[in-house]
Amino acid sequence: MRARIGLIGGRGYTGREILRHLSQRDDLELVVASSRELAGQKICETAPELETDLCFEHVEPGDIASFNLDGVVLALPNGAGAPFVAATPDATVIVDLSADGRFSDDWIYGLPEIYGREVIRGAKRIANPGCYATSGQLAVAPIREMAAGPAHVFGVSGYSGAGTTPSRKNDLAALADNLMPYALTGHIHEREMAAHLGVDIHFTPHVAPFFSGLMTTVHIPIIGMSTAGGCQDAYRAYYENEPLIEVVEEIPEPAMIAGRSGAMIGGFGLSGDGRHLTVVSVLDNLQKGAAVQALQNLTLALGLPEYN
Ligand SMILES: NC(=O)C1=CN([C@@H]2O[C@H](COP(=O)(O)OP(=O)(O)OC[C@H]3O[C@@H](n4cnc5c(N)ncnc54)[C@H](OP(=O)(O)O)[C@@H]3O)[C@@H](O)[C@H]2O)C=CC1
Ligand SMILES: CC(=O)N[C@@H](CCC(=O)OP(=O)(O)O)C(=O)O
Repeated sequence: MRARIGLIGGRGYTGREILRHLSQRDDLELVVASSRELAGQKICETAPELETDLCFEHVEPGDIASFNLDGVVLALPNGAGAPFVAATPDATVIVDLSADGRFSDDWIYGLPEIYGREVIRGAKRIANPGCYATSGQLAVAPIREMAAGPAHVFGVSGYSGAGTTPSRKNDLAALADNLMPYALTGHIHEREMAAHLGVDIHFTPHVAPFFSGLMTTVHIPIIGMSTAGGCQDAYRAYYENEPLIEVVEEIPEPAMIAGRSGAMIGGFGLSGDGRHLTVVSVLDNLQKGAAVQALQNLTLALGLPEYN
């Protein structure tokens, strides 16, 4: 029996990647994919790897129950998913890529490598973490007990992070030979990282002219570590059984991970007095930062083998 899956927001960058990942799963069947703009167009014209005769549909929230879905992925802008959530039967698993459920007790925050898989297994409402927030938390989590002050997270994302709605952050002319800082205080991922990690975070995002890939350079004041090698060992031990997380000695760069499923963490610069650790984490914002993590959450919740 294949699980029946719906995708609301199939035209966008993350929706496109969800379609690609669904094509690699024999145990998940795409039943419906929504797009208002592409309604009536064959899905396989957008995602040729997916063997389906289905067309994109303009799905209204009230239609959801009629598809008899086991799981639905919401790949919609922040705030747009609420009517779909309200109309989805309680027994259907929802994985929401937006930030809407990430601070709610009614939703499970699905970052398996840090917060575990038990909370996701059998859950019905799962908030998929943000892309910078995933990268930053992966870089801080192994050392969070030793944090002696706020961690500073310097983030750089490819412009696909800004979605398909035209803005200066995905305007290739404005980005050419450029790097664009934005949201210097109060970015939602700053609050997200701090709330879930229990560590004070100062986060500064930047968008770069490459399409996908994301880097967080994280500076953490710490106590209790005396060598960079010891820090690296602590990260290796923390992620020992995690196939998607690679701990490396060298400084990772976004191009090393673009298009790939996992994350790389490395660098491990420890100041001479042992009180400041700098770690670099990279992932693809559309993969581990969005679609791969959504597939992990969806499959765990449905009791299927986890994506990796
Ligand atoms: N891009 C990234 O790197 C990441 C994005 N996210 C989050 O994932 C979500 C999707 O992002 P992304 O794919 O980049 O966004 P896009 O702008 O690329 O796509 C948005 C999608 O939502 C649909 N849509 C927009 N408004 C509505 C609406 N009111 N009702 C129904 N459908 C609507 C659009 O299709 P149509 O207009 O054709 O209906 C389109 O499929 C966002 O919440 C984003 O913050 C999370 C992690 C990383
Ligand atoms: C480059 C760029 O604009 N990136 C987006 C992050 C995308 C994302 O992850 O948004 P969520 O908070 O919904 O997860 C931003 O900073 O808003």
